[in-house]
Amino acid sequence: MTAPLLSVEHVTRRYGPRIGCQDVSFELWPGEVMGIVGESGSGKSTLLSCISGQGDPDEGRVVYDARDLGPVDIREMSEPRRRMLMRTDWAFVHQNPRDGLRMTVSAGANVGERLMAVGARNYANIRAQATDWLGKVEIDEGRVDDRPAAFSGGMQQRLQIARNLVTGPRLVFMDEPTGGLDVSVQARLLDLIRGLVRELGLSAVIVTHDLAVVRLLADRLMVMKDGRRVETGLTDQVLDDPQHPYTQLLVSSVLQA
Ligand SMILES: Nc1ncnc2c1ncn2[C@@H]1O[C@H](COP(=O)(O)OP(=O)(O)OP(=O)(O)O)[C@@H](O)[C@H]1O
Repeated sequence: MTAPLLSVEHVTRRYGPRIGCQDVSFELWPGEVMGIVGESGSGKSTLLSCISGQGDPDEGRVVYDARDLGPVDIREMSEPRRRMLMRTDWAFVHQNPRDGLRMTVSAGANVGERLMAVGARNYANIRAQATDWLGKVEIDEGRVDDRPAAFSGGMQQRLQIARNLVTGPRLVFMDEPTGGLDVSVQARLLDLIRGLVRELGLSAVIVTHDLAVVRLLADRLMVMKDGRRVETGLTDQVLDDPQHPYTQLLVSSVLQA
């Protein structure tokens, strides 16, 4: 029996008197995609930051099944080890590609510098791998020396994905990966993400307010309201037969839109 890749145990985060998220627990299994949905202010981003090691929970813990160490509380890791984990085994795709890219260096360098951060030194190999990854995310290889500022929003997002996946992570966190893009661009990006997740056998946690995104990408779904988990289950089950009144409202409001 394999262990969960990530165990989130009773995570609570407060901002002064305000609740960011409260007593949230779930397990993510290898190769599984978990979607977290809820309206604005329901605590999705707060939870994602706590479980991805970017923010510290006030209570609870997050245990990761590290390749070399086995299950380890991420807050008990040394800072250099945690940083290394975030550069190698983990990836984080931000809603705004500007938060995940270096806008002042070329597309090739954006991908290549992640490889250098994990020890790659051979320039020709780095460039070849970077170019290969541009192809995988459907960016013309002739654009390898262009800066991301010269790319469309959809291309920037695809470049951010290449930069994140080039080091072969096992676990990818995504915060509204298709937010702010045109509908047709979103559809293409979702297809690409779905293909990569399957091909690479990635585990992922995807935060979104868009139920179409989780319908397409997530195996399991967690619905949040006021910082708490109100419902969880297989995606199709939750969306087709929501049990909690809040989920019913969420699903019916999309159907009416
Ligand atoms: N830096 C902060 N300082 C104070 N309160 C915060 C901060 N960040 C979030 N909150 C509060 O925590 C709660 C959860 O917010 P959070 O941003 O996690 O929700 P969300 O579901 O991600 O919303 P959105 O979809 O709009 O990003 C909200 O009440 C919010 O006002």
